[in-house]
Amino acid sequence: MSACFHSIVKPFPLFSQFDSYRCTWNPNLTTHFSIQNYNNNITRDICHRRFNQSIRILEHGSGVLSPADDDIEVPFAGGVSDTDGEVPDTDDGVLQGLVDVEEDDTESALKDLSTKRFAKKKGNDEEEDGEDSRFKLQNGREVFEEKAYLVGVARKDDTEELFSFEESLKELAQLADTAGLMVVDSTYQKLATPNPRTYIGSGKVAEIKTAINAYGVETVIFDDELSPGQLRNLEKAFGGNVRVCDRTALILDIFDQRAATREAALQVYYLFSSLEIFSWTDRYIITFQVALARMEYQLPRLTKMWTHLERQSGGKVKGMGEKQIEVDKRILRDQIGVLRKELESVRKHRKQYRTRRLAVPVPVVSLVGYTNAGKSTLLNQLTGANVLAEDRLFATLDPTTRRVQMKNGKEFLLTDTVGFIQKLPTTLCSHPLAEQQIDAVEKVLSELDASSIPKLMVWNKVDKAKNPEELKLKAKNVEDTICISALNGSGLDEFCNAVQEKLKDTMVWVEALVPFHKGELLSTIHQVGMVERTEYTENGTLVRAYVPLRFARLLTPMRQTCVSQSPTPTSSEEE
Ligand SMILES: Nc1nc2c(ncn2[C@@H]2O[C@H](COP(=O)(O)OP(=O)(O)OP(=O)(O)O)[C@@H](O)[C@H]2O)c(=O)[nH]1
Ligand SMILES: [Mg+2]
Repeated sequence: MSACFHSIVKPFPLFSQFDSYRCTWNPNLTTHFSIQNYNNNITRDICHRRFNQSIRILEHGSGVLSPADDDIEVPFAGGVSDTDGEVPDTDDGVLQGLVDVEEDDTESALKDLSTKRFAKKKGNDEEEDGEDSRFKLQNGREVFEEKAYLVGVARKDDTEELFSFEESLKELAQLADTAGLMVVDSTYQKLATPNPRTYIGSGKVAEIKTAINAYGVETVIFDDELSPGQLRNLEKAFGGNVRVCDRTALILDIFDQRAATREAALQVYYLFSSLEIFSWTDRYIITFQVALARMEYQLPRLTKMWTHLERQSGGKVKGMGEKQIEVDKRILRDQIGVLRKELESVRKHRKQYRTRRLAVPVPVVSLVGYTNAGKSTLLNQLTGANVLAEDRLFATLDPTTRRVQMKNGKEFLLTDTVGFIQKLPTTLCSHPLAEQQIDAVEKVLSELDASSIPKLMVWNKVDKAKNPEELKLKAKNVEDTICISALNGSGLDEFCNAVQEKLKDTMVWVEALVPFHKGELLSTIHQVGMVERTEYTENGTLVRAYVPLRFARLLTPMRQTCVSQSPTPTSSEEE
């Protein structure tokens, strides 16, 4: 498991035109930077901890849109050895125990995965005339399937982490597969402290080099943070055209391959870059500024980029050298130009968004959770949307919002989001570390300044649980928790009702006399609020309801001077 993590912000996910001439996996065309101090910890939390068991719903307190928008896209804005001697095993009983007990399983699982894939691919290669069969279609682009070798590190302090390095390495294999790489083998090493030059020890470097030659490995992926210096030294040590990257670069590449919109790119930046900004929208802008600043910093320092292994359809493997660097510099300059424009457009958008959300306040509910938890499936079930939902990591990279019309006529907007980056693939309801996962979710949400937003915990895939009834019963005893199956639809009514109840927490109690000629206003109150009573009087309709705060302000002229007590006064009423 990664004990020390660095974030790498890739400039190019922001540029759609980039895709037109770059089509392969290219993790090293990145700007490396370390998120410092507390940001690093926060990012580690997001990236290292697992969220897959729960889908979180959180209401964007300020995220309200005009219901006039029908189709709303809301920018939310192997071989295993441990013989390098970095840690004497006997010194670390816990770690030793962990490895002793689990390494066989992990090792064989990983070997299984890689060997099967490799054997399959190898067989295919032979059948289909070697290298050409390694081109494959991915997300509409033809990519060259490189051979990847994975490296994990068991750190002494892993014992304090919630999740083990073995699980992390398994997930890395999944990520590599998602990125279109062919995992041929993997290894790990136990370390007390990383080697400052090469992260792993020299013996392990030599072992990997042997594997590289044996398998014809093109990419070595580390499950841990590597400094730019370590990356360079490892590349030198491995020699030839072998590229070295780490988990973050891999994840960013998946996002880059799959993200179709600027909003998705923004989400990537949001997840990976500084979390020091307090409002969601401001965060985007700062992110753009940071990305721009880093790219401008990177330009004169550009020395090497990994474009030499890229192949486009019918193309050839490019050569490395000065020429390539010039090309990369030009690309980066273009990107800086585009980013400046993007920044302007995001600023403009924010202004418009703020104006719009003041108009008619349909509440926005966001689905937040681990990748593969079933967020998109839930959105599809509730709204009839056709968002891609599949059994793979990061199926969704484009935030999508659809209107949910409840049986009682009420509405809210439901936003599907990018799954949290986590270390493990999971099976909901059956994971032994479920409680730790939930704790981790709580922690990260609070660090994201989301603790003040009303939340509802959803345990999805209840149909997969050994004993669904028992689980439902358990959920009933946990506050703000419901069990659903997004797949077969069970519990969805309860879900909607629970959302409505939660939304109430963000509303204020009003009594307003709505003149008869303002019929539209009345229907909006019914649509976005929770009407307790209506009375027809001589001067109009007297409505008693909970409505979103902003909407209450619109009703100010019609509010009754003699306001009766709300049945259950809410704190937000005092805002
Ligand atoms: N058995 C079962 N499978 C489910 C349920 N909900 C979703 N799935 C499956 O889980 C897989 C992932 O579902 P998605 O909806 O794509 O998950 P997601 O949370 O949107 O994932 P990302 O977009 O990667 O973050 C799909 O194969 C779904 O069919 C459920 O309630 N029960
Ligand atoms: Mg999804």
